Amino acid sequence: MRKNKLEVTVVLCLLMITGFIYFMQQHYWHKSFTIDAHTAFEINAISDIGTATGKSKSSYAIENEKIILSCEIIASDYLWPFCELAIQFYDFSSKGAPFGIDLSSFDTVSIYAKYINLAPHGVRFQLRNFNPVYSNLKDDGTLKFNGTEYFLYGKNSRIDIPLTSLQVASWWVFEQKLPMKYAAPELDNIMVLELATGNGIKPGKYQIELDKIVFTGKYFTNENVYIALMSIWINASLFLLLYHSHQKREKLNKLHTQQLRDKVNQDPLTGALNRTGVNSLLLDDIQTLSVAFIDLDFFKKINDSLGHAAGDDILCEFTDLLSQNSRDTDFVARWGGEEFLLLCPNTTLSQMAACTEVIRRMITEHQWPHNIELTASFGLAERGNESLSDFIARADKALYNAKVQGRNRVVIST
Ligand SMILES: Nc1nc2c(ncn2[C@@H]2O[C@H](COP(=O)(O)OP(=O)(O)OP(=O)(O)O)[C@@H](O)[C@H]2O)c(=O)[nH]1
Repeated sequence: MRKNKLEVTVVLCLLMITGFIYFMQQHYWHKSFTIDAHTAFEINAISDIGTATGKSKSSYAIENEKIILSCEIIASDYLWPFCELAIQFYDFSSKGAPFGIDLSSFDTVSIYAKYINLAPHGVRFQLRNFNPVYSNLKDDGTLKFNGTEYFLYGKNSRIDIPLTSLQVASWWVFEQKLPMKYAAPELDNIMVLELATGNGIKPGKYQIELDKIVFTGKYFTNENVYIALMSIWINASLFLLLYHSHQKREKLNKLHTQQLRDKVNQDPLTGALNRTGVNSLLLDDIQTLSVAFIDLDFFKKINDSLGHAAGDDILCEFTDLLSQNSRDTDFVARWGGEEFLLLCPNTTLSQMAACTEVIRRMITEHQWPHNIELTASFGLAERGNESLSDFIARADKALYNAKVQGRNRVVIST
């Protein structure tokens, strides 16, 4: 359960982050850019009178917070008469670096405009882009025509145009002799926005009332948001993978270290503690500590009659017997060939005597392999104000006395 806690937390955090980002992207991370009568950009009224043969006239005025384009279309040799409002994002008289505004990150343009007192008429909307590949500041005809044309209805003045539906005028691509790769709309460096009368407009007087033009979009494209979310999920997964492999390595290292330590402290045959193991025990802090120095009697005979391997089996079985009949807090150690120690913390000498007497009897009654009869001698000591080696030497001396007195007995060190 604890193992999965990190994964659950990470996944919950990711779900929360994903939900938050998705919600913000849908409802809040929106931006807009508005052009209205208060705009700081320069407004110009233009007409075909600026061409070689055109005669139409245009002017603009600000009335009631609206921009009013007044237009008189006059028939002439010029085939495509027009009037237009031009909002300039670049000051062509400045001779500054050719930077307009970047509208490529917006999705939609909403135009609030209408012909005053007239039935629906066509309107051209154009965003003129500068690109040094094909544009030249001295000739505004080289600014790319990204545009569309639609009908303006008298009452319903608003129209929403997705910027993806803008097209580059094909006559312009043809006239500029541009390769096809430049025939697609470009909105990243718009120098002029134009709102003009539509194609085929008849001679006469017209007025267009422009309330505002609003570009709307998202701060981040959906595509970028999805890529960001994906990279968050991928990074979190990588983090979890790395974290787990690191944890696994740590665990293995610990296990190996522990195994190495165990190996150093363990007797390889019986698995009991060896001398190094006994010396590494923190026995100095134990108030009452007793030890039994145990030696199997006439073990040489077993080796001689049954072989060394059988002797080994007996040593292992003897270790098991000692371990099973001692407490979890006691320590069983193999001190030498057939010599063992039973170290019992918090045990007085008399308790030790009672306990070892039981074990001694158990050894004599145990069913040993090959039906051998086995006995052991015990030397006991309780630790006084002495070193560990002096303490064990006293028990060894008591064991010697047990052997001298005839074996198969418990002798207590005085
Ligand atoms: N199988 C086996 N025998 C061992 C091992 N270590 C020591 N021995 C044998 O243990 C025997 C010890 O013999 P002795 O020291 O003479 O003592 P004993 O025959 O037990 O006689 P007492 O101790 O006097 O009762 C020797 O034959 C050793 O070879 C071991 O790891 N495996």
